[in-house]
Amino acid sequence: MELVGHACRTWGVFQVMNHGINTSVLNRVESAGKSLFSLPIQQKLKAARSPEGVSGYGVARISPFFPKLMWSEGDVIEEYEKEMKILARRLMWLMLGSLDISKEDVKWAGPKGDFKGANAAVQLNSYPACPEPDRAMGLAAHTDSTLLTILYQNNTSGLEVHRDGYGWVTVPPIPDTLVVNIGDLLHILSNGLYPSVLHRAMVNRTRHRLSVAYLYGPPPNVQISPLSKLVDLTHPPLYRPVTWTEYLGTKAKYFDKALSSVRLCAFNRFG
Ligand SMILES: O=C(O)CCC(=O)C(=O)O
Ligand SMILES: [Fe+2]
Repeated sequence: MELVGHACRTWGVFQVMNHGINTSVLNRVESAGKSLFSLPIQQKLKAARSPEGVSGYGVARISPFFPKLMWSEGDVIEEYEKEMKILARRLMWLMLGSLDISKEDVKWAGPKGDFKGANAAVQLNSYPACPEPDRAMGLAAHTDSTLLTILYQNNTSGLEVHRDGYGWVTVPPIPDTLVVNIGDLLHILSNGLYPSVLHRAMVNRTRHRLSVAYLYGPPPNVQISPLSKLVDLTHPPLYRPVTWTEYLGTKAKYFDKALSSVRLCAFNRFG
């Protein structure tokens, strides 16, 4: 737990092994993703996402939130979602536990602490090989509008996280290992103790890269604000309460200024 806390405070990202997700589920999701993306374009366009739509085939959105399955691709995605949900809950308590937060401190987690109304979405990202990777963008730098994101990347590197003083750092793919990153809402909940890590995906010169992001968030209309246990006179709340729904709207409008737009500035008169 200490190591998780340290990783959350410093990098806002860590990799998790022995996570309990069956290798065969990971492999099958990867091949389901591959076969979907390798369908002829005409076929994929039949499932095109409308401009206002929430699911379907399309270019990546920076602040994705799909309340439904992205593809009706059958069992493996459903199975993946089910397993990820269990892992996400465990990770939440591990991360919150390292801040000394327990079930009683998070009312919306429910009496059993199972985050019953939590919302999540699976997003498949496809990055075709690019002969001139420096001239192309995979996924532009962003933070996730989630509590946390669990990312499976096939064995092709591309994910980079940013940390002041270090610059962009590659998160190497390790077999059977998942990347966990803090999203903006956990950043708010932790009153800024856990940074939502800025990250991006680069394209690969010779290899097709695929990643599967499990985007985990709270019930859409619950007010998320710094946990009262982390707030006192010397640590005033840094953010105002915001629902996930509201935050996604803010993110769509202000993108990288979203987090600062919900920041309280009473103690930042010169900022
Ligand atoms: O493909 C990756 O490694 C990153 C994906 C990502 O950041 C996202 O889906 O939010
Ligand atoms: Fe992301």
